[in-house]
Amino acid sequence: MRVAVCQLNSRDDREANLAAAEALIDRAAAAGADLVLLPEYVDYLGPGAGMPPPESADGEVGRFFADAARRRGIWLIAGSFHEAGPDPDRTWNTTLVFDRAGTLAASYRKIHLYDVEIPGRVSYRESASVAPGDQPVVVEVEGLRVGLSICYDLRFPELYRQLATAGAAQLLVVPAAFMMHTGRDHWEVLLRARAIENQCFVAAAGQTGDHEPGRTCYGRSMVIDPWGTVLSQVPDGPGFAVTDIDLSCLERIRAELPSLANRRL
Ligand SMILES: NC(=O)CCC(=O)C(=O)O
Repeated sequence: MRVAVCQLNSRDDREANLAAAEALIDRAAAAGADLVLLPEYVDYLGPGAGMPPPESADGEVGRFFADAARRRGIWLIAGSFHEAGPDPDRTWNTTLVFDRAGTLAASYRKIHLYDVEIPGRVSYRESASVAPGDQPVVVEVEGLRVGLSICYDLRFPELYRQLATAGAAQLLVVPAAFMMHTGRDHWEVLLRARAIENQCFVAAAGQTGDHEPGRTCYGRSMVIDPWGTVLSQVPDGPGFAVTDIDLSCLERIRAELPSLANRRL
């Protein structure tokens, strides 16, 4: 299974964001990707006041990604988008997964919301405009079991342990808009830790660069193997990287160093 992680600079123009995503999907598909991963908030990353009305999974944004998957015959994990929910004041932050025919195979709503106040650096209260999900999700992609998560979820190892054990995930995906301030110290360390402790591949696709109002994302999208080795990484700025996922590597590591099987709690 060839996996592509796409790194984007989504901003406050939904049409331009979707066009940029489609251009990268095209390039990744041309590079032979079977499964393409986009970043968090791929549809809109800008001031709340300018956001287009949120939609359900079968709205314009969902149909756009379904069509993108079908036309290229790829699996698409469409980062995340602002999904309309029952609360008129709060959306869900939702990942949609489409199969090669463009059929919705799974969706996941971000469970852990980014409510952080680091004086003078980061001030963010995602829960003011987003409602949390409550269901871990694993989806089977042609024999590969893929555990879904979004950005700040990365700091909660119990979610990934559940995906890897109860869900038997082999690949953990992390669409993200990780902040520059925290990302430079924590992003790679956390991703590699999740890979090592769960003996899973990890694919993480981030937003990169500046976004209004005054937010800078770290980027450094990457794919990591179950040993914790970074197999590929996207340089700064929009772009993508493709990596072949070889499950025999996961099986060998789990057999030689069976820490997942040896757990006692
Ligand atoms: N969009 C997010 O969830 C940001 C998470 C982040 O930057 C972090 O440090 O955690």
